[in-house]
Formats: sequence, C-alpha cells, structure tokens
Amino acid sequence: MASPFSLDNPVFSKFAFYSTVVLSKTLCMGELTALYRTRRQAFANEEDLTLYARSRHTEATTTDVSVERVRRCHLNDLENVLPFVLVGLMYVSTKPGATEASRVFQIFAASRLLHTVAYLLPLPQPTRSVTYLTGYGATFFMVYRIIKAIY
Ligand SMILES: N[C@@H](CCC(=O)N[C@@H](CS)C(=O)NCC(=O)O)C(=O)O
Repeated sequence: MASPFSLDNPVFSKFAFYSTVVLSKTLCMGELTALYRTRRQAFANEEDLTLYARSRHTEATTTDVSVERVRRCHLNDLENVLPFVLVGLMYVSTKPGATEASRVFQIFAASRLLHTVAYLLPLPQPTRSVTYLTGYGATFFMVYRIIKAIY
C-alpha cells in the first residue's frame, strides 16, 4: 500500500506546502520582534543594552506595547499553527479527497496570514476574532474527519 506521506500524493504535497507557509510565517515573527525591539529601543534583558542600545540611559523593559503585541501575535501562531501541523498529519493519513483537503489547508493558511495583519495593524474587532475562529474551525474540521475515519 502506497504511503500517504509522499510528495507524489497531491494531498500531502498541498499539506507540506501550506504547512511550510504558516511555519515560515511563525518563524518570521521572532525576527519581527527583534526589529520592533531595535526600532523602539525596548530590550528585555540588561545584557542586550550593551550591544544594541543607542543611548546609555536606555533601560531594560518588558512592557513596550508594540513589542508585546508582536509577541502575543507570535504566541497565538504557536497555539494554532503547531496543532494544525500535527492534526494535519493525522488527517492526511485518513486519505481525504484532494479538493476538500486543499480547501481546508488554504482556508487555514489564509486565516493565519489575515490574523497577523489584523493583529499588527491593528484592524478593528471582530476582524481578528473572525480570522482566528476560521483557522480554528479548519483544524477542528480535520479533528472531526479523523475521529469519523477511526470510528
Ligand atoms: N490564547 C488566546 C486564546 C483565544 C484566542 O486565540 N483568541 C484570538 C481571537 S480574540 C486572539 O487573537 N487572541 C489574542 C491573543 O492570543 O493574544 C488568548 O489569550 O486570547
């Protein structure tokens, strides 16, 4: 029996693509945090001041509103992207239809990109909540499919 975890399988190949998109976006959040820290001179650790601070009067802080917003956005990615990738692997193993699977992966990836835009700009609520719930729904749809395939 052919393994579903091969790039020859169009479902796995789409899953690999969209997982890489959302994981790369999550990785970029660390660099974005560093950029905000440097721009706003808001370093969390005393030892960072000697390396990056423009003025010797700069003090370490963990309360800069913009830096904390990027950090919350990053954390929210971790809370949602990691479950998507793990649940997605089990979903691929159920051998779903290619059209359905593609839609689920696309919806999740789009929802996470829009969540970041809504969080960082920020856009008025409930925009961010809607993007979050859309991605959450996509992951839970896969959970439903997995459970249905088993029982
Ligand atoms: N850990 C999240 C759980 C709920 C959630 O993810 N809510 C979405 C829509 S309101 C969100 O963007 N929360 C903001 C955040 O995680 O910083 C929280 O504390 O809010």
